[in-house]
Amino acid sequence: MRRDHRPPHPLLRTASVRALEHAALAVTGPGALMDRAAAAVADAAERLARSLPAGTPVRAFCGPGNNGGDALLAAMMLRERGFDARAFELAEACAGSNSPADAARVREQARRSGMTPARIESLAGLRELLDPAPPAPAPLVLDGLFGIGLARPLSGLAEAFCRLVDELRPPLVAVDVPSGIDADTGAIVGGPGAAAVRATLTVTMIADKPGLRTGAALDHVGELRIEPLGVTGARSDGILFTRADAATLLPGRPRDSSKGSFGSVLVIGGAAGMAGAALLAGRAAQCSGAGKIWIASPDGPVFDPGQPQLMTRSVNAPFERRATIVAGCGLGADSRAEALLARILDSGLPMVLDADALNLLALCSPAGHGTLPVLTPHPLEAARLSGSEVGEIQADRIGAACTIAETRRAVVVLKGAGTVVAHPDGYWAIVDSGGPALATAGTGDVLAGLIGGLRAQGLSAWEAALLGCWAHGHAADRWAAHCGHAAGLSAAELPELARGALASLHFARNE
Ligand SMILES: NC(=O)C1=CN([C@@H]2O[C@H](COP(=O)(O)OP(=O)(O)OC[C@H]3O[C@@H](n4cnc5c(N)ncnc54)[C@H](OP(=O)(O)O)[C@@H]3O)[C@@H](O)[C@H]2O)[C@H](O)CC1
Ligand SMILES: [K+]
Repeated sequence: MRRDHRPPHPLLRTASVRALEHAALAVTGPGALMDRAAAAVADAAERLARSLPAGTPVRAFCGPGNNGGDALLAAMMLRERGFDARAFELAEACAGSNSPADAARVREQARRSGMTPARIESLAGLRELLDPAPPAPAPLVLDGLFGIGLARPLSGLAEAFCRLVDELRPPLVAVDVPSGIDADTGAIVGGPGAAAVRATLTVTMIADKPGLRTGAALDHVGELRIEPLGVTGARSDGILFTRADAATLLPGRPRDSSKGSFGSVLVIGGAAGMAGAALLAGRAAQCSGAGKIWIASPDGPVFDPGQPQLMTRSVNAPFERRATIVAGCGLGADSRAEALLARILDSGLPMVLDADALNLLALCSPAGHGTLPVLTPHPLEAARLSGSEVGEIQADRIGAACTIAETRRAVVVLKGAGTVVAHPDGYWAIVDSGGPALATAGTGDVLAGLIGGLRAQGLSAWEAALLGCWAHGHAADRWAAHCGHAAGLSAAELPELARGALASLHFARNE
């Protein structure tokens, strides 16, 4: 996909990380990797401490495995560097003695201990691992409970620790993975109501991980720092699609060109009461750089006085044979819409299917449609397409997107925190842009139009999906950064913001 020599940003699942660890340990011998990991955590904690009051102590909380080992060693290093560093093992929490009575006792003791910053340390069952030191101000916390070995929801002391961290919100460095987060999926192990640590900063070892880049994890990872530990040869399971990747896909704009050089888009949607959805898609296709845009609504012409260049067309007219179709935005779900979708699927034209078209498609048996379509479901539409529930989609966003891509023979854009783009041949990417500013009506119509417009300019379905998602997300990120808040963006502003995001890539090409 990438059109320059630089390798893409790899994302490794835990199985791949373990394989790399195993190979590296055979060479470096026991302890070397942990030394490097601990030093990376200590360095990150020291950097973070510079922004905290002088004398801020460090408190490491250690689980039973190597994640705990990393944190303990880091605490010892920080003590050698002059910090008031202590380390605690949540022995009971990790030995499986997590009876509900234990957990209730712990919570009651924690509650009775009052609101002092040291309350975390007052958790009953903590066994101090290093020599005690005098009490000090609110601590900088190292989360060394669990990393890639997390196998079940946090409970007992570990859960109580998480809940306290959630209340007190201390500055916190998560070792490798915020405890409670699944490093492969980004979901909280045990589901949305289960416990997971919210970190200020996560220092992840050996390679970036998909479960740090999508889903619930995005509210838990904080700033992410990747520490390779000198381990090379990472064979990526997927990639993070970054600005540098997007810059390599930006369509060229030769001087000797005309509007016919940049393709045409036919937006099919905008039924009565939902005309705006089609207009948003049409405007976005325009802002992506497409040459000509038509809008065809089942309920007659939908004219956009604000953008008079968007042409209207009857849905009964034959499809323009070189058009890229963007269907579903406000299409409706009646028999006319069903008949239109059947004509669209039979056309074999490049297409982007969104919203109502996806819900109708979910009722059709999977079948190939000529050129690879792009489907742009949000989690509920994805659940319908795969006959599952939203909770199952969000519990494994990458797996869900890949399954739909394979069964529907399509490029699938699973929207949401950390948009996942999956190819039917099994490879996938997480888009490194986008945020809660996009959680408002109409932004999906804009995304469909952007992807359709880029497809019309000659990008493959995979490339158009990735670049469209990146521009869509980056536009919202720039808007939110400029406003200092992520609420209030309107979908009507988004096409021109996305045009700006694409234009900014022109400069990124030479970075
Ligand atoms: N191996 C290396 O040289 C390096 C490892 N790194 C760090 O190590 C961790 C991975 O360490 P690991 O020991 O494999 O796993 P964890 O420390 O994440 O988990 C420890 C054990 O905890 C048990 N477990 C799992 N879930 C729970 C839970 N909810 N409650 C209680 N206990 C739980 C589980 O054992 P069980 O037998 O009980 O299932 C885990 O094995 C990695 O994340 C890095 O931090 C270095 O960074 C790189 C070198
Ligand atoms: K951790």
